[in-house]
Amino acid sequence: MYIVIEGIDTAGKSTQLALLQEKYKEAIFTKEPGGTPIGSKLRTMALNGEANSNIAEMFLFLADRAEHIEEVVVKNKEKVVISDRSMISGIAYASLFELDKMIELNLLATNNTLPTHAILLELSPSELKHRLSQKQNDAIELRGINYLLNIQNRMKETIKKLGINHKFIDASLSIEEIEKQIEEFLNGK
Ligand SMILES: Nc1ncnc2c1ncn2[C@@H]1O[C@H](COP(=O)(O)OP(=O)(O)O)[C@@H](O)[C@H]1O
Ligand SMILES: Cc1cn([C@H]2C[C@H](O)[C@@H](COP(=O)(O)OP(=O)(O)O)O2)c(=O)[nH]c1=O
Repeated sequence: MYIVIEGIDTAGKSTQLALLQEKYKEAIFTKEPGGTPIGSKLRTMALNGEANSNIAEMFLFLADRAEHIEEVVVKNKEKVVISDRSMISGIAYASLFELDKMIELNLLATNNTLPTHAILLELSPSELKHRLSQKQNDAIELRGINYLLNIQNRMKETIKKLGINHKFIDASLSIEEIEKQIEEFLNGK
């Protein structure tokens, strides 16, 4: 099983991953960007905005993803792998580029490896506004609410276009209710 937790910044991914970690003791928990040794260097470069070129920045994320899929996801395909983000974020956040073009590049980077289960925590505009006001924002989050809502739409479109087995969950539900819905989805209910 290759399970991915998706959602824009502040959707509640880390909160749910911490709960999953308590329940899935045998699973491998990983993340993008930064799930491998090379990936953690690429993550620093990408998130600090070290590349001047937008295209170079997009390729940093793709390089991270290619290494991560090969070294973590495929090498552990007999196990349960649970990842904080995936190609779904990769395609969606690269919003300067056409969706279909990003799908093609990401399928190349992942050698066509798709998540078996994608959970998308979906925020309403008002809840996103509230959550962003509660924290110190990094460079990507500072791009604003409309920017992030557009990314969220691209995430949904990507999941549907790729036909990935998925569950969209309202991120403003209680932490316990979201946890329950994730559990049901993973148990095939
Ligand atoms: N279901 C929820 N309802 C209300 N607040 C939540 C919920 N889940 C998480 N939060 C809060 O929202 C903020 C962002 O959550 P976090 O798990 O860090 O999101 P992400 O990892 O997606 O950026 C945190 O302050 C967290 O405590
Ligand atoms: C995976 C991926 C993430 N991102 C963005 C989303 C996030 O804003 C940021 C890092 O993700 P994340 O590790 O979730 O950030 P944090 O630790 O602050 O919660 O990178 C891209 O722009 N492209 C990508 O391919």
